[in-house]
This record gives sequence, C-alpha cells and structure tokens, in this order.
Amino acid sequence: MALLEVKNLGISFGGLRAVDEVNLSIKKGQLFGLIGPNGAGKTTIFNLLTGVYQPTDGTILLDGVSIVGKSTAEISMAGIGRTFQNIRLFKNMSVLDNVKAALHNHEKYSLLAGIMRLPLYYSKERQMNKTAREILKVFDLDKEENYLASNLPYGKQRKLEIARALATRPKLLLLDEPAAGMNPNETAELMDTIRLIRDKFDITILLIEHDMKLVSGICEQILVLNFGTELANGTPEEVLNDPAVITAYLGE
Ligand SMILES: Nc1ncnc2c1ncn2[C@@H]1O[C@H](COP(=O)(O)OP(=O)(O)OP(=O)(O)O)[C@@H](O)[C@H]1O
Repeated sequence: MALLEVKNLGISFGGLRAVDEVNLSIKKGQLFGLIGPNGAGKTTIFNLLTGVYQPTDGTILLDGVSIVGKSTAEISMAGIGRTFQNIRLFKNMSVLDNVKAALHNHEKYSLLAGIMRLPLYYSKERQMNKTAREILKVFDLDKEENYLASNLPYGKQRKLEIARALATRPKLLLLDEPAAGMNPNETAELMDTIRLIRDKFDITILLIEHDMKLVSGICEQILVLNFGTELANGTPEEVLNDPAVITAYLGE
C-alpha cells in the first residue's frame, strides 16, 4: 500500500481550476518530485495535503486513512510535516528553541505540569533538549544552537526550517522549494542532507523544486503539473525527455 494515495484531486478558486484530477501515489521511503511552471498548482497541492485548503473533489489517503476534512493540526499529528517557500522561523528565538517549539507541539504534558514546573515537566524538557540537539547535529547546526535564527546565513536558515519540520516526526515530509536562493555549494550540501533524512529517519519525501539538477539528482519519481493538471509522471529520465514537458516546462 502506498503511504500517500491521492485520487482525482481538485480545487477551484472562483472560476479558476487551480488543481484538476491530480493523482499521486507515493510509496514509503520514496523521494518524489513535484515540478511545473509558475502557477501550475504545486503549492496548492501542498496546501490541500496539509489541510490549509479543502479539496472540492477527490480523495487523499495517508497510510490508508482519509485526511480530507481534517485540520492542519490534525494532519500534522497524523504524520505530514512541511516547509514553506518563504522561510517561517521564529527569527528572534535561538536555533535550539526553534526546534524545541516544533517538538513542543507534539509533546503531551499538562499545562499544570508546565506552570508548576513539576518533575514530569523537567524530564520532558531534558528529553526535548536531547532530541532537539540530535536533530540539529544531523543538519550540522549543533554548534550554532544558541544563535538567534535570524543571525544564521540564509542556507542554514533553510536547513533549520527542515530541521523544525523533522521535529514533528512526520511520516511524509513536504519540502516547498528547499533550495530556493541557495548557491550551488549549498544546494549540493542540501541534496546530501535530504538523502540522509530519508535514509536515517526512514521518511518519505515529496518536494517542489525549480532546480532541475536537484530534482533529477535525488528524486526517484517526478510528477509534472501544468495549469493544474498532470502533464507527465515517471522517472526523472522519462519525464525530462518527454516532449510535452520540454515544451511546457522548459519553454522550448
Ligand atoms: N487562495 C487562492 N485564491 C485564489 N487563487 C489562488 C489561491 N491559491 C492559489 N491560487 C491560484 O492557483 C494557481 C496555482 O497557484 P500555486 O501557488 O499552487 O502555483 P505554483 O505551481 O506553486 O507556482 P510557483 O511555482 O510560482 O510557486 C495560481 O493561478 C494561483 O494564482
């Protein structure tokens, strides 16, 4: 069974059909790419998968269970984590606290335990510090744990965003243009990190990306969208050699 199974997904905004009859089947552990020209509907699909928008048509199953109609918080708890095109860190909080804030959302101890600083609170806090540091280490951000997020260079802020998404312990991680604004060295490093996350944490990844080198370098399967509909779906080689894709996407 696929981890994510999307059938005939659609949404309209007024008269605009932003996503139309999109199908997506992502296996556990797969690295899947979603590409297409500006305005093709890529971010809208992320918003549909995370409950920001509710589809007008279609079904979305995560691990065989429907997530249509659920809130963003419920979907996060169900196992879909995401990053955004524009970085959304807590800029005035430390690097460590940014990751801990994401962990907190998934931790369960009573408000009373927190306010009264009960022993349970301290043991959870200790555990959270340990987990947050382990995650930062994966991203090579452990030495900067006390820096303010806003003081990190851009490439590291992008990595911290992914670290925060990972802290919600997703089964499926959605990355919206993770390499946007990165230089070639940062992009190459990011590719290694994305592969590492998949391998080390056994996480399935769906990413939107304009950087073709990144997409074809790490994705096993790619869905190409154009005007909200599927243009092609296959391996990077199949998709990037598809004449319809070359015409629509590369403008040739
Ligand atoms: N909330 C909304 N209300 C109205 N139209 C919207 C809304 N969200 C997205 N759209 C429209 O839906 C279409 C798809 O937008 P979307 O942002 O998903 O494209 P995209 O493929 O992610 O583009 P880009 O690569 O530029 O980020 C666009 O025409 C956009 O203007």
